[in-house]
Amino acid sequence: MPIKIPDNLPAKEVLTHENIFAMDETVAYHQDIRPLRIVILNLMPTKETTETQLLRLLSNTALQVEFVLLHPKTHTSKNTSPEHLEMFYKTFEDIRDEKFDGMIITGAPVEQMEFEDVHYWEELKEIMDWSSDNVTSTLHICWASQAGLYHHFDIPKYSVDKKLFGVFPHTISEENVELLRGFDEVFFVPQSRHTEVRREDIEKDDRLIILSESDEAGIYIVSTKDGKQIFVTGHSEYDPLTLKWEYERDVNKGMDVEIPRNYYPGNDPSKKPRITWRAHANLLFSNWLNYYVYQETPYDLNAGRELSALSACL
Ligand SMILES: CC(=O)SCCNC(=O)CCNC(=O)[C@H](O)C(C)(C)COP(=O)(O)OP(=O)(O)OC[C@H]1O[C@@H](n2cnc3c(N)ncnc32)[C@H](O)[C@@H]1OP(=O)(O)O
Ligand SMILES: N[C@@H](CCO)C(=O)O
Repeated sequence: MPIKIPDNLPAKEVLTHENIFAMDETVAYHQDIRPLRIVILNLMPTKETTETQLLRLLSNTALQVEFVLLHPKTHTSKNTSPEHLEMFYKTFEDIRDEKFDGMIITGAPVEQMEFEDVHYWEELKEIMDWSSDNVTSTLHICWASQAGLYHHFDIPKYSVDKKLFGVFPHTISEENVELLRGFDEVFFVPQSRHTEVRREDIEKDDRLIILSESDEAGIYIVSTKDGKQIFVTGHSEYDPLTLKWEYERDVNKGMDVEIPRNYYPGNDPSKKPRITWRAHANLLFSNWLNYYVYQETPYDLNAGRELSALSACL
């Protein structure tokens, strides 16, 4: 089903070539159903790549989605042009009086710093506090999952001995959870990080549930019991060649980096990587959109959460 994408956003051309169903605004406004409003706080330096990755996954459901892209006002981006930000992005100030059905906060390559040393930490804390009252469900990815668990629940992150880098088998830790509906018993997820959160810290807080983890890669998904906040430590949204690109980038920098695990056939970087996580990535995002956003959000976002759910009005 359709996702509404501005005509000149670079993601549109890529996704159109992939036969993704994108709808223009005039057609969208003639449909009776209300589009879901999703705000994406994009903290990645490679913003255009991340836009495409997330929109690809958000477009794969029966729901109409419109989105707002946010970047932190208190950080000057080195890798994304001011023109791109000016044309497609808003800042928190622009939307703080609005309500949204869903929010995604992306990863960022700042995981080896203390949270407090990140330029936009104060702004991010304010946005995360705002999301608790103004967004039906918020999905935090990779570094944002650590930032959210730390800010909302005081859960620390720890450095790992060597970069967790590759595609790892993960399992379900909690049965009958809508977010994992349709998942296989074992499924694969790209991980690419130097830090982790730990089971023993999360278990101490009875507002949180661990939904999925991995023997090799540790905690994967944590949720609040009400599903309003979801923390995903891996990168299911990564493109087929993202890990290859990160690997080659680091090799070219002369860094002592290991070959991403379970990625190249025969562990041979000259071979084409094998993609084993795409189905689960699509299911994760469509389950989130359907069960945590669409089914839970009020039809009239501004009238209060107690009003009947959107699904009941359709
Ligand atoms: C754990 C996770 O969440 S993984 C997700 C993050 N993964 C990725 O971003 C993968 C793709 N990124 C990359 O490969 C690299 O970051 C590159 C190639 C784009 C840039 O590399 P470099 O310029 O060598 O790295 P550098 O350390 O200078 O900057 C990386 C980013 O961190 C930012 N940064 C550095 N210090 C700080 C700080 N104190 N506070 C906030 N941001 C900071 C930089 O500004 C830059 O982001 P920007 O483009 O949005 O401004
Ligand atoms: N995925 C990131 C990890 C660093 O935060 C990278 O390799 O760029």
